[in-house]
Amino acid sequence: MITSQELGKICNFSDLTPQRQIKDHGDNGKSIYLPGTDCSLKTHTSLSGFTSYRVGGEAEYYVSPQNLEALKASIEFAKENYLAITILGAGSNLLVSDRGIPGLVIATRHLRSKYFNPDTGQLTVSAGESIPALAWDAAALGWEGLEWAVGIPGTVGGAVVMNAGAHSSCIADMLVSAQVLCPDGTLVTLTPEELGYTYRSSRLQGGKWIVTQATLQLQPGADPVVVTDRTKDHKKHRLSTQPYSYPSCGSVFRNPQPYTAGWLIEQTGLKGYQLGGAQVAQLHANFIVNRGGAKASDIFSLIRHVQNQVQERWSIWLEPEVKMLGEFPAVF
Ligand SMILES: Cc1cc2nc3c(=O)[nH]c(=O)nc-3n(C[C@H](O)[C@H](O)[C@H](O)COP(=O)(O)OP(=O)(O)OC[C@H]3O[C@@H](n4cnc5c(N)ncnc54)[C@H](O)[C@@H]3O)c2cc1C
Ligand SMILES: NC(=O)C1=CN([C@@H]2O[C@H](COP(=O)(O)OP(=O)(O)OC[C@H]3O[C@@H](n4cnc5c(N)ncnc54)[C@H](OP(=O)(O)O)[C@@H]3O)[C@@H](O)[C@H]2O)C=CC1
Ligand SMILES: C=C(O[C@H]1[C@H](O)[C@@H](CO)O[C@H](OP(=O)(O)OP(=O)(O)OC[C@H]2O[C@@H](n3ccc(=O)[nH]c3=O)[C@H](O)[C@@H]2O)[C@@H]1NC(C)=O)C(=O)O
Repeated sequence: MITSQELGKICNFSDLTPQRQIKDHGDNGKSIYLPGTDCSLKTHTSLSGFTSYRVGGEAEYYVSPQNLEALKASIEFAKENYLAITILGAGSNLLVSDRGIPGLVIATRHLRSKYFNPDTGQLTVSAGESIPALAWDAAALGWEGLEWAVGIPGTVGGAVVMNAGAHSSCIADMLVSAQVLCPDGTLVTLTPEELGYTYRSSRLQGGKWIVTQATLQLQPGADPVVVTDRTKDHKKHRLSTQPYSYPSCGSVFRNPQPYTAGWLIEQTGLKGYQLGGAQVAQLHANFIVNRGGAKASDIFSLIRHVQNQVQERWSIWLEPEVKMLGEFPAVF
């Protein structure tokens, strides 16, 4: 097995070529067949439909491979054409720039497979499987452990990278291992220790590896009705405390212990504050929602406004949980 030290030497996917503007290929929406696969890339693909915020410009090239061979072929295409690679899951924790993303955007949400192993209580899933759907599946089988994941509209890959969590549980608590693809094409199996998990963070956030599969430890043998009821309770609690009727990315900021971002923002008087189509949600102040027609720049400006106001009032700089992709006016 490859060591963590060796892994550190492998370059990032995003380093394959420096950041540059999107090229006008004059071939909008053209398909490019990847030889030896059943997969095609598309040029100039709008990303707004692939993010929960429903904003963002185009990917210069976009592909959503359905298997490892197509994923590897997509990476080869990027290498041959000196394109930077950006990875997308379900796009539920992302703010994509209105100017789009140069290079190749690879969505992993069509990498699908799942296996609940009754002998070990382990669930082995491909990166593209939906985390809330798995929570409902596990509950129906009477397997405990994923009840918290309901209502998180992301994929397994995104959850492993973000260390998604709720109700005092998170992916790191139950991850046995993650399979990742390195830029040199090797597949490596990493333990949670190697992934350096902390609250809503992991070493995977550097863009170094693509998560292809994960194995989670669950506890089989419970009453499916009881587990399903607990899952339903979590969903009900969410729907009453978080705004699900407008597009969002979930919590915009990490909680700055010992405070919560929602409380700080509400106490700063920002609930309901609106810039363009972006608004600090009335129901939960750590959600910025798209009230209709928002641009990524509206959301970005509102994030900055909230940070500045909270800094002024509390001397605390809120760190974003949401990942910014593409070009924005300044670095956080
Ligand atoms: C209504 C709502 C509620 C939410 N509630 C919660 C919550 O309770 N708890 C919580 O933790 N989050 C929550 N979120 C945020 C979000 O759903 C999670 O962070 C989720 O895990 C992101 O998964 P994704 O597949 O959408 O990843 P994306 O948003 O697509 O990507 C997130 C990051 O992971 C990277 N990435 C994605 N897939 C891969 C992969 N296969 N390999 C390598 N890198 C990858 C991306 O490059 C990006 O940096 C919520 C979001 C919404 C919209
Ligand atoms: N505000 C935003 O930006 C966004 C919000 N969302 C919201 O996030 C929420 C995620 O909710 P969540 O329920 O966790 O996931 P979803 O409603 O997305 O459902 C995920 C999967 O679980 C299944 N499922 C849902 N409810 C049950 C149930 N009671 N029993 C068995 N299976 C069930 C669904 O099946 P089936 O398809 O048959 O219903 C689906 O396959 C949704 O309310 C969605 O609208 C999603 C994206 C963006
Ligand atoms: C939605 C996300 O995760 C959520 C996760 O769903 C929930 C449930 O476990 O707990 C975290 O929210 P949270 O800390 O805001 O939890 P909540 O229970 O809603 O609020 C915490 C405290 O803040 C207060 N609060 C919240 C919102 C608000 O507008 N005003 C306010 O004062 C609440 O009264 C409560 O005392 C996660 N957020 C972070 C940044 O850790 C996400 O990461 O995207």
